[in-house]
Amino acid sequence: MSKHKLFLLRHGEGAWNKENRFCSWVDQKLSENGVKEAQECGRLLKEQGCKFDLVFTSILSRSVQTAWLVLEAMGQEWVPVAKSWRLNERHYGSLIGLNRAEMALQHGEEKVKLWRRSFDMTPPPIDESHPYFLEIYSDHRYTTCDVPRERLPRAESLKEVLDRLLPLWNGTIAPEIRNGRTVLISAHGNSCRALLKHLEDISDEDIVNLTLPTGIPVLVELDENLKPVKPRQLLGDQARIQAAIKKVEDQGKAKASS
Ligand SMILES: O=C(O)[C@@H](COP(=O)(O)O)OP(=O)(O)O
Repeated sequence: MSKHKLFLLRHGEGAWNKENRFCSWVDQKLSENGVKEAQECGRLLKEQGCKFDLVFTSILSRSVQTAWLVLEAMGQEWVPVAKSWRLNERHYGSLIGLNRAEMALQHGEEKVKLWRRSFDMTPPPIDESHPYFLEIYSDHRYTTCDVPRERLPRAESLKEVLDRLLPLWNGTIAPEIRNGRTVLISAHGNSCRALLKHLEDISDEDIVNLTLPTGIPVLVELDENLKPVKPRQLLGDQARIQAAIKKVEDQGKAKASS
């Protein structure tokens, strides 16, 4: 029987989602459309009668901004929001800033799909010569993490995302849920995929087929052991959701930029 409701959310569309560039640890704000998506998500959750006790976000603006907009649209601005780098998007290493469609043209669509969706492939690491290295690693936010800056990742597979996310899940989020709190996690495509893999025990092969669209809340109903009691539900208009998933998948199709 369902005992707990957990809501996962990939933030609304960010500026680089729109430009089809790997954004990852670069701190981009929501696009105009992303703001609308987050507000719409809040309205939908309000209509469904959701009441949150606690919200978790990454330390990237697009996930924080999404949480604010959702809570505002729900009239639940007072709900405490906790932030952790452990919910950050997967670190895409040297791919950060590159255009997916151009990468597919250069390296092939299969390779790009492996980089984006496989469980254990780590992209090439970022180094000091990368145009976004300094912007990321000199950012004050990364002095506030529970690991020293030199030990923060330089690239991550989905497996490595799960490894850094689990201490937060096991040590902080899961105990809150067990205590009866209704939690919203406003995070990223791959940090949400990693958590879903863990909760639903999705195999390394099957996780390749899970893609999450922006701004669509995912409801996971859990039993007292935090095991899902039914398939996850992506809330909202199902035809629109399927079209949005396809759009994210198609970002990895080969195309020269115009
Ligand atoms: O880093 C990015 O650009 C996307 C994910 O990219 P894909 O894994 O879909 O290529 O993350 P998000 O928009 O959820 O923060």
